[in-house]
Amino acid sequence: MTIENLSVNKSFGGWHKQYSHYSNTLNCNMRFAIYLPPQASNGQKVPVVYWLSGLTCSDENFMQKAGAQRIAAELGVAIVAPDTSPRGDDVADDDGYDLGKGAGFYVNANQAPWSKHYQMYDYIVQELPDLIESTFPVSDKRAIAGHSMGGHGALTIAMRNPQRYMSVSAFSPISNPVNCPWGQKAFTAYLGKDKELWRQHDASELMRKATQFVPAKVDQGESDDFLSEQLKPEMLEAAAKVSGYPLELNLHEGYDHSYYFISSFIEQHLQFHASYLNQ
Ligand SMILES: N[C@@H](CCC(=O)N[C@@H](CS)C(=O)NCC(=O)O)C(=O)O
Repeated sequence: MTIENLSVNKSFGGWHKQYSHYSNTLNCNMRFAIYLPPQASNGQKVPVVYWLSGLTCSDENFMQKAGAQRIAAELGVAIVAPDTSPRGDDVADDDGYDLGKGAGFYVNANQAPWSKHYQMYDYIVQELPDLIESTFPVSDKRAIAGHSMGGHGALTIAMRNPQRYMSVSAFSPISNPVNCPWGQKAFTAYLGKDKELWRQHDASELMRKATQFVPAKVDQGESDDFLSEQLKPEMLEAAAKVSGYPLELNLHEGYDHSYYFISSFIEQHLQFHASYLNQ
């Protein structure tokens, strides 16, 4: 597989790079960003934190706004930020910001017109890590993290693949998509009417039934405008109590849904992941 380098920027002794590649899973060209810490230039294979962004985002939001590079450089972890949906002129879209391009929801669509390209689950779980691990000086030690729609993606992907991830974290995740407007709209479009299939992509449902545990950390701002209607972290907390899931959930007074919140706590998240990845 060929990949094309689009940009290179030195950052905290390491390198931020953007690439484009053709995805066989998504049937289109995709862009991703990678931050390689200084340790990766010294012949060391570093572990990777995969970051899944939220609605309307690309590979750029997190890398430009979260301020993660300094601490990733200190900890010796790489960060990979994929895009949030398939892209291109022939990719189906919707007028709303919460469906279609920029809103892939990290599931494999089985409904027309979405199923031709919207296979984000397989892309994130398999194709992208295969590409990253065969191209860059990284190990197969993986963690996964994300924000909002990406928090939903990170939690569900980690819980469905506990053997592939050492830790998972989320900021302001859509915790119970089967019971909120964002999730119901996206799951109806991408997955159709089969509610059992919906539940297989619902973090609270998966956490309630979990028997294998990927350590999880979730942070949520109490002044987040989406908190009660869309995010519902209390459902995740209740689910964790049922299964005994190792969930660390922290609520933060005054913080909202933005990257100002993420940048305030990203250091703690990366330290959480490094404590497992660097064991
Ligand atoms: N009001 C927002 C809703 C989408 C939103 O808040 N997106 C979050 C993720 S759910 C985000 O990270 N936006 C991009 C950014 O802040 O850089 C919009 O219409 O753009």
